[in-house]
Amino acid sequence: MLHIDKSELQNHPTPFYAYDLQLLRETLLSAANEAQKYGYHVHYALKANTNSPVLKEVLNVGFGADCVSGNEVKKALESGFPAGKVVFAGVGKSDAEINFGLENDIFCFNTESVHELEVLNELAGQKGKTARIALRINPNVNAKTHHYITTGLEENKFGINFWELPQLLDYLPELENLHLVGLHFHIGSQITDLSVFKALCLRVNEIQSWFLSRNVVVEHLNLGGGLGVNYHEPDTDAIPDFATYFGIFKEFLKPEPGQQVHFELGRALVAQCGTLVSRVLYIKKGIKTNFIILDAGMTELMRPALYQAYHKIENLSSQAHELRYDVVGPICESSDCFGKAVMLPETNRGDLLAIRTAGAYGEVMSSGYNLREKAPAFYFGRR
Ligand SMILES: Cc1ncc(COP(=O)(O)O)c(C=O)c1O
Ligand SMILES: N[C@@H](CCCC[NH3+])C(=O)O
Repeated sequence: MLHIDKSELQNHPTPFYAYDLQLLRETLLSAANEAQKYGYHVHYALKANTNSPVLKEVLNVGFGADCVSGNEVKKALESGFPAGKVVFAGVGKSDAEINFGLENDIFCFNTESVHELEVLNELAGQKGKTARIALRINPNVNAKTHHYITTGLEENKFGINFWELPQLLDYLPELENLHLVGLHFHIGSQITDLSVFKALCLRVNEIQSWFLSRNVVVEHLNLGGGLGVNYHEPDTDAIPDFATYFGIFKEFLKPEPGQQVHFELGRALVAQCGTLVSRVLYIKKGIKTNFIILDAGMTELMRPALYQAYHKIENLSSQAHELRYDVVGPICESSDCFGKAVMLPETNRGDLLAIRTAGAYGEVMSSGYNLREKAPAFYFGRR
């Protein structure tokens, strides 16, 4: 449940992001408790939301940080995440970003290609360091999610394909500045069909057996993130079912004795605590539909335009009878639309609208297109 009182939202200039830190804490605690039952380690995927008050709450439950750029590594370290709990993934790490990770002795580089391994080896050698690496392996498991956010199929750019591994294992000893510590998998995001995670476990068990048959035992398995959230029912389903999620891994994943199991959750931890709040500028009557024109647009929340993603929209100011509207933003793009044929109470200029479940991949993906100013963030439920 969102713990923000509607009246608290009235006095801020719109559009803005509202974060419910109380809900965030409850979500993080639930995830931490369920992971702890099996001794699992969670790294928070910073890409979902990098706001300092959010990171502070994540730190409080002891999670590590999963980063995909040098600046995310920097932000994680500056925010207080210990270097020993920072992992760095990404298909295109620049030399400067790799060097920054090396200088700070981060826990692990999740590497995505043979070429990257060669560059990392060379850069580590120049510094007289040994880089700890995990191989991100593409398990070819279908995440059954939007094709733009599927990452674990052979056609995707992510990870090293299984068929490349025999040659890679023969070659790895030559890359003497690398120390293989983990196997990494991440098959996609907003996964709501949890049987997908069972399929992932079974595939990882097979891949691990292959490594064992070649006498390679790594310190950890990293199963990535991807747990989805309920965009349709943000209040009744405010905290994802972490018990079932981690339970699947407990039941089906077969780690070796002493082998750690890591996760990289982003969306599931922060999506429901964020709301984009916007004011109605105009009501425009169309031939077939009425438009609500908001002062927020795809520049503040890109997900509907980019993935045709659904976000629940609520009118916080009106309880009148319901009408059908297309809810759009002010940006000069036809895709700047938050929802088509949405039933909302009769809406007027000045009404406040809430676009829910915007805590993950919302503010971080905002842009300055049309020279828009960045929408501010306000935090509720601070301790
Ligand atoms: C490698 C990696 N790890 C973790 C995540 C976090 O995913 P999610 O926010 O779906 O939990 C992503 C994003 O999809 C990713 O690419
Ligand atoms: N940005 C995406 C998810 C991509 C996750 C990162 N690999 C979203 O808004 O749903």
